[in-house]
Amino acid sequence: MTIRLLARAKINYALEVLGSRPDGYHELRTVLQSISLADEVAMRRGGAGFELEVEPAGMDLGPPEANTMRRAWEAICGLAGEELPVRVRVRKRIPPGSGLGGGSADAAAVLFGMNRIYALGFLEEQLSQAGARVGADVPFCLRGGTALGEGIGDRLSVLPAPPPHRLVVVKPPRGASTARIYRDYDAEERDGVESVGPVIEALETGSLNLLAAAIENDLTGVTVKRVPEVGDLKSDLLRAGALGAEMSGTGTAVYGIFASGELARRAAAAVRADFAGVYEPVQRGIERLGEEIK
Ligand SMILES: C[C@](O)(CO)[C@H](O)COP(=O)(O)OP(=O)(O)OC[C@H]1O[C@@H](n2ccc(N)nc2=O)[C@H](O)[C@@H]1O
Ligand SMILES: Nc1ncnc2c1ncn2[C@@H]1O[C@H](COP(=O)(O)OP(=O)(O)OP(=O)(O)O)[C@@H](O)[C@H]1O
Repeated sequence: MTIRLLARAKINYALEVLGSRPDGYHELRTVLQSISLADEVAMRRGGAGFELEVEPAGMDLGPPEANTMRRAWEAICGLAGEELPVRVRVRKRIPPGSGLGGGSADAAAVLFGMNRIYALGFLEEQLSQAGARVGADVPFCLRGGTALGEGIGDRLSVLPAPPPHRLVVVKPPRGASTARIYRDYDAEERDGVESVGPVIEALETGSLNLLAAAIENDLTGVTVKRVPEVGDLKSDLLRAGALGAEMSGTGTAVYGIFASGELARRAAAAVRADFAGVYEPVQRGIERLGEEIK
């Protein structure tokens, strides 16, 4: 059996770092949103253990044993109590090291796909628990939509969907390591601002202007110190007419909020960036493109 899935990227409309924990992770409050940017993941039963083909070929996703898809596969085989061979092909569209949750989205797709192609019958909650050990964003990527993330970002509550809008997502050539940005944050004077409350209020009222004014990320300052282009891209988006602009996650991707596709397309063309595209919020994390029984 073969399955083809879309694994959606995420952005953070708000991110507050509350403090660090003894295990090195950080307590957060964050508002997460799935967006239409996605990797494509095809999975087929068979092969020798876990086989992965990445497109475009030669794209650097780090050491194979640390790949989030392999770790997700190991996690679900652990749950199932047996090694279930699979061939996976991923077409990467979500830029790595961008704070758009690409690795977590791929891991969520592998959990979802394995559950289907082997008819394992695990509940989303079980997949989610296994996924949280692979990456803090995996439970959100499995569920998708709009959510408040607490704990390390993996304790989720559903929030109202935002009013329709377009997102221009841009990224400079340099990425940022999630762990390094959190370490930098610890070494800094902290001046976090309350952003989750205002973003939730904006979602509840359904006002795009309020949402755009409320977006905020406690980690932007530390990432900008390391990668100043992030600050430049934020200003560029605002100059190009964004109602609001902010960095996603630990960066280095930045998104701008626009009321219409036309305005967004013009801004995306005007901003000079390594990666630039127009996307929109979506209500699912994993989308099924097709399934074949063979
Ligand atoms: C920035 C966010 O994307 C917000 O949505 C997430 O906090 C990051 O999630 P993620 O990439 O899935 O993160 P993981 O792969 O679980 O963690 C990578 C590293 O980031 C740091 N990390 C991550 C999440 C968190 N709440 N606190 C942390 O300090 C830890 O050093 C960890 O070893
Ligand atoms: N399936 C994968 N896709 C992308 N990167 C992966 C994957 N598996 C492991 N990695 C490694 O993880 C690093 C971070 O990739 P990822 O795309 O998840 O970053 P990110 O968008 O910053 O994540 P987040 O928003 O969750 O912090 C990559 O540079 C790569 O070395």
